[in-house]
Amino acid sequence: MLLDETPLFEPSLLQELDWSGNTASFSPPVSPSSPGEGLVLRPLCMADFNRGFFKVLSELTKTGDVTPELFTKKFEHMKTTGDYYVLVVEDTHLGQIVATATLITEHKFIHSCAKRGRVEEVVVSDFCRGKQLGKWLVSTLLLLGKKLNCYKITLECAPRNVAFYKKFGYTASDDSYMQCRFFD
Ligand SMILES: CC(=O)SCCNC(=O)CCNC(=O)[C@H](O)C(C)(C)COP(=O)(O)OP(=O)(O)OC[C@H]1O[C@@H](n2cnc3c(N)ncnc32)[C@H](O)[C@@H]1OP(=O)(O)O
Repeated sequence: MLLDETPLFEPSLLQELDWSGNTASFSPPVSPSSPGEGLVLRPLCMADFNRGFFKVLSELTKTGDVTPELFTKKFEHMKTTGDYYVLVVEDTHLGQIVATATLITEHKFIHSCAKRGRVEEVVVSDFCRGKQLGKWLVSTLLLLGKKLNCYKITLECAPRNVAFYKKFGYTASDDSYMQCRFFD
């Protein structure tokens, strides 16, 4: 099975982000032009299946047993819809994915047929935490959501992560988060 370097979405979208709109501060400094030795932030590509993408995801939740065939099918579906922006940080020295975060755009009739953004699956490999990578990913998704004309971006997180997301201007709402769970 060919797991190639085709990106999930157009990489130029990331290069064109307006970082003057970024509100989070980075210490030590992290920026797209100076992300840290050997680190690259880019769209997910199929070959990341063999670079430990699922290992990183498994630090967040159960990933299940995903074969290359299943992954490819899902990747192609996501690419076709054009609404999935899965970012990865690759440590090019290790040839491994060390962090990931996703923005999904949801289409609405309300708000003049607007789009809403959802941030999902933000996770940094245990050994890379505390190096500003989480902040870099979440800031990038916020700017990307703005660029894609989302009228708002939402996320759900555990209480222990609320302080992390407040750094970017996310506020907790009084709305109840409800779900019907069909399986884990
Ligand atoms: C929508 C969702 O996906 S929610 C799921 C979130 N993911 C998880 O819970 C998976 C396990 N956790 C992780 O992967 C990471 O700890 C993350 C993604 C929460 C943070 O990533 P990191 O790369 O470690 O954080 P980073 O180094 O960018 O830290 C940024 C700042 O937030 C702070 N911070 C990090 N984690 C937390 C937290 N859980 N709560 C409060 N502050 C935090 C850091 O101290 C740092 O502070 P600074 O602004 O003074 O520098």
